[in-house]
Amino acid sequence: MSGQLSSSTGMPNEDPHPPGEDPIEQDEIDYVAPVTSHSAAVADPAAKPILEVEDLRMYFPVKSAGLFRRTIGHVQAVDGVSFQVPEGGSLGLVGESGCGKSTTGRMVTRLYEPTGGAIRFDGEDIAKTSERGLKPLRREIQMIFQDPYTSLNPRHTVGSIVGAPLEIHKIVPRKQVLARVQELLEIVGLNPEHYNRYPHEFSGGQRQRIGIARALTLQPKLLVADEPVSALDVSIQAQVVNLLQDLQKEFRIAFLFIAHDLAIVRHFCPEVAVMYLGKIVEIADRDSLYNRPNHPYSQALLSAVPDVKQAAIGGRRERIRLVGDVPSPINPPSGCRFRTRCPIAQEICARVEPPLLQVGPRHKVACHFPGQLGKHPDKPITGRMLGVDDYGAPDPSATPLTGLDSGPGFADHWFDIEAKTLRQA
Ligand SMILES: Nc1ncnc2c1ncn2[C@@H]1O[C@H](COP(=O)(O)OP(=O)(O)OP(=O)(O)O)[C@@H](O)[C@H]1O
Repeated sequence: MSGQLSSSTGMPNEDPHPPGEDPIEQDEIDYVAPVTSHSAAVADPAAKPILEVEDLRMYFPVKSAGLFRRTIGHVQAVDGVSFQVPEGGSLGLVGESGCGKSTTGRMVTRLYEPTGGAIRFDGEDIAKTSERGLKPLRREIQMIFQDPYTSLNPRHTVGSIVGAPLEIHKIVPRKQVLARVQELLEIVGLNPEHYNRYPHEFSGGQRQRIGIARALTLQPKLLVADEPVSALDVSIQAQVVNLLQDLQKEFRIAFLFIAHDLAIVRHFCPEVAVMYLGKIVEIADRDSLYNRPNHPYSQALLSAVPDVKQAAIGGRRERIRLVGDVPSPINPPSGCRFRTRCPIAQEICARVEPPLLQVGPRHKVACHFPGQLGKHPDKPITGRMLGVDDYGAPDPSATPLTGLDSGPGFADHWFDIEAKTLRQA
């Protein structure tokens, strides 16, 4: 690895640290080259998927109180999610708190064993792989956690935090561990001489860099970044995002980038999936999702971005206020899970679950009435393909189409909403 990990991805001007802390002095880390400006990441159309998730489900059991703790229900945290992450590319996963983003990330890293579905990594389904079988995989898929204050063991030095995976996986002879740790610290823009310091001696941004160095130790092919910058001061978020972008380019690491900040996701991810109550409601390339969202939930989410960030995602939008709370994932609404808060819901939405229908070359949406804001159709476009009438009742004259939920990835044909016909690429 040492031959390959000789990066110039250092970071300057480290972040302001939280009050009361005693982070390492500014000038001590200023030895690295300044960050260049970073343009938004672009997709490589030729890249094969390194990760393919299909119909992934995680149902957490809910137990009764008392001595005999029986299972009395399930939290349907993730319920039938499919997507792909290309080699060296990134997919963003967005949605409100509790929609199942972290659970999805934890299944992909196999911190959780999924209730059902497939997780194909480099072509191999790892959804049910045993703990023993997972060991080689742990090198390939790593996670960056949200909170740099709790994800690092305060009693261990940075050297042992970053070096531990090298020893556990016997990547380098023991004598070379320190040199490798220092190399990794340098790559993430920290002073390599600080390997013997403790996490509390660093600021929030610096700690997140330590977490990133630890994740890089085993040269992963895929990083699951779960809100990697949301705990950081706004002024340093961009620095850490730039660092991740540099690392991605230099080492061709793929990212599943989980965040609620739509502006950051837009910058980092050429493709984005929007989750609501355990399901993907819309998944699309950046341009389609941010400029032409078709699902009322995506439209509401995008409209709720604070003004200062609107410029980053395409200018000012009319704020759409959703009524009510997110329903419980223990007993989600019938049909479309978003219907209880949806401004355009009709009878069919309560009766029939909308398929995640492909409506563009790289655009899928799960709505009976998909369309740009203000242009939603009056009648459901999905009825006949699902074998039901406009109200969701079975319609013997309609022939249901099969294979509507097309699984991960995109097909070369799609349903053109305006022309109401299938179109070929
Ligand atoms: N270990 C668990 N046991 C039971 N329920 C869980 C568990 N972990 C998560 N949940 C529930 O699953 C649902 C999805 O949670 P998850 O943390 O994946 O959402 P999220 O979108 O990542 O939200 P956040 O951004 O707040 O972390 C929530 O209702 C949550 O309460």
